[in-house]
Amino acid sequence: MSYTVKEIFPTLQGEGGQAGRAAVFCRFAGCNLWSGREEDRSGAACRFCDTDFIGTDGEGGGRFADAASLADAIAAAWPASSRARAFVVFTGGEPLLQLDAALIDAMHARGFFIAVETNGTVPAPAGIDWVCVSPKAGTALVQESGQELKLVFPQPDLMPEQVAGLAFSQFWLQPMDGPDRVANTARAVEYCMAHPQWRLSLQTHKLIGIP
Ligand SMILES: C[S@@+](CC[C@H](N)C(=O)[O-])C[C@H]1O[C@@H](n2cnc3c(N)ncnc32)[C@H](O)[C@@H]1O
Ligand SMILES: Nc1nc2[nH]cc(C(=O)O)c2c(=O)[nH]1
Ligand code: SF4
Ligand SMILES: [Mg+2]
Repeated sequence: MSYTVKEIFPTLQGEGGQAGRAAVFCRFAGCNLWSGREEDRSGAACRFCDTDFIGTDGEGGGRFADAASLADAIAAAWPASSRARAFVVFTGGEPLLQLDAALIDAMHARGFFIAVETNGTVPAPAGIDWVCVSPKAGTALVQESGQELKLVFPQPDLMPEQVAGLAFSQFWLQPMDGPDRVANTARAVEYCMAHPQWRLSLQTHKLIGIP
């Protein structure tokens, strides 16, 4: 199948349990919870998104005809001279609308450890090494297991207690960015201190001004 990609870029993973690790990000275009257009935001299922995922006009973006051509483009963006610890993060938009077995196999064949950032409304295909699910209030969660659950906080209709029993190895609270970021961060700190199952995930790339 073909893939529609907004951008491909090297950076450090900024969030969650792999924060600080060198990575290539592959951001797929499109999401099932928001069109990405500002005029649709207030009526969308997910209203706090911090990301432009429309189109293919970003760094390294485009349409890729098959898994091998996309995997080659991702591998070419890996910043180190060796493929040791090579790491790709598939995100979006919603990456599980496009990430499939052929692309997973093609990245593994090129020596990559594969992570995905998903909203959890689409089941993850087998073979992903690190599944990060970030559930959204009011949506049907179908991917209920993985390596990390990263809840953007606060979402009044999705409290941490509602997802604390799911089958994840790590539980992270990530303060919602936007006009209330400072207050949201204080609340997240307070929640983590009172509920030690949860750890604080800061969006460290934003703090230091890298993509
Ligand atoms: C842009 S999303 C793309 C992946 C997928 N659609 C998802 O929602 O998990 C990447 C990550 O950013 C988080 N995120 C989006 N908007 C945010 C915001 N305003 N503040 C904090 N985290 C946010 C998401 O919850 C997710 O963990
Ligand atoms: N550095 C960096 N880390 C990230 N972790 C998750 C991101 C995302 O947008 O999915 C992201 C991102 O956009 N940049
Ligand atoms: S599900 Fe993810 S990509 Fe889609 S609108 Fe929400 S945060 Fe953005
Ligand atoms: Mg981001």
